[in-house]
This record gives sequence, structure tokens and C-alpha cells, in this order.
Amino acid sequence: MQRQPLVIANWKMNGSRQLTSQLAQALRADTGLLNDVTVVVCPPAVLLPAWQQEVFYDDVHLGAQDTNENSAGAHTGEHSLPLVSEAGAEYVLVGHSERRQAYGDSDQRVQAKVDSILAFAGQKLKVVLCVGEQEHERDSGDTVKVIERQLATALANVSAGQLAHVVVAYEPVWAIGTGKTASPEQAQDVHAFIRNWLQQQYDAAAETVPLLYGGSVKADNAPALFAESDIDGGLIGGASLEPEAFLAICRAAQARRS
Ligand SMILES: O=C[C@H](O)COP(=O)(O)O
Repeated sequence: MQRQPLVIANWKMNGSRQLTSQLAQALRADTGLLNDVTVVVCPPAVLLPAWQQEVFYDDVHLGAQDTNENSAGAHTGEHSLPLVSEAGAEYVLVGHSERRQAYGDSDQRVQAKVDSILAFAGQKLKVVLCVGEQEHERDSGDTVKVIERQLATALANVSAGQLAHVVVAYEPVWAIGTGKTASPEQAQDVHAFIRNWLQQQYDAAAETVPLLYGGSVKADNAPALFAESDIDGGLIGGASLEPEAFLAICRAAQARRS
């Protein structure tokens, strides 16, 4: 099955209004690219309104880096689904390793967030579920066990019908921001495992789920990663802050269509 390539920029706690204009202009200058590749930008939440002004043609899609599982209330510093949705987000990252490791996002909390996003306003938001093993878990041969646990918990309440609103991003923790990319073969092995696991749980619905690779993706390694059969695109951190590099990565994803 041909899935539309998908590339997501995760700016993390970086970026500015100026970079918003620069990246939006660079992306919009290549209209063919945006027809072939779904491009999503997840800036810090305070920059979503600036991005909303830049993408009035809906050619670039917006996402939030995280949300709280509650719809409102006394949660100082947090952002709710109604707030990020009103600010233009169509996608929400959930379970990024930086949230899991530094901000208390356990498997159970990730599950609660997934459930709240899919229940929100008639399923208008898409979940980008991040999974990945730490270096010591890979070294001890536990990669698949960790990924399976993360998938099984996060998707425990997700039906086959809801799967159309789910993207899975495989991000080996040891490859994030380190310059140590998984080899295309290592990444493809885990993506194939994820695809098979989804097929066992959801049958044919699993075929529609985009599987992204994240972890030190750059312009030079993207073509080989995106040439793998189960790597439908990428979740890009550092390189998404450099318009030329990010465009080159998007073009590497576009090549999947030829
Ligand atoms: O969300 C993005 C990932 O954490 C990858 O970050 P990176 O491209 O800087 O390694």
C-alpha cells in the first residue's frame, strides 16, 4: 500500500518568530513538495499563532509537542487539547522520550494522553505516538520487548476505527540529538516489527498507519533511511531548525513516491 510520506519538524524548545517566517517561506516556495509530502511543524506552543498566520493556505500542517490529558483546570504551565487545537494544531506528539525521561510521562500517562486526544472533538486530532529503546536496552537485546510494551500500553484502548488517526514514530533514545543514527537496516527491522504488531492487533487497518523514524536524521542520511519499505518519513529535531536541511529531508521523503 502506498502511504503519503510524512515529515514532522519537532522544534523542541527552540525557534523564533523569525525562523517561523523563514521556514514557512522556504516550504511554500516548493509547491510540488507540499503536494507529495505531508509536512507538519511542531513549534513551541507559544509560536503556534505565528505559524497559523504563515500557513493560511493550509499547505503546512501544525502540531503540538505535548498536551495535558485534562481538558482544563489548575495545571500551571500545561497546554490543553482545546487550547492547542484552537491555535491550529492538527497533530499532537505523545510519549516523546524527553517527556518520558524528564517530565514523568509513564506508559500509563501516555495511554491517558492518547485516549484523550482520540476522544477530543470527534477525532479531529492525530496522535504521533513516540516509542523507542534506550541504549542499554538495545545492548541487552530488549529493543523489541520495550517497543511492544510501549505500543501495547499506549494503544490499549484504541480501536481499529481510530487507528486512522494514529502515527507511530520510532525514536531510539540513543540516537536522539547525538549524531548516532540507527542504520537503515536497524531502523527497518524495528519498523517491520511495529507494522507486524499493528497487523496482529488491527488486521488491515494497520496498513494505513504512517511509521516515522526519528533520531539524528540529516540531509545526508535521510535518503537511505526513507528508501526502506516501512519507513514512511521522519520526526526531525535539530535539522528542522535549518530550513535548507529540513527541505532536503522532505525532498528525500518525496522520493518515496517515485
Ligand atoms: O523529535 C525529534 C527527535 O527527538 C529527533 O531529534 P534529533 O533529530 O535532534 O535527533
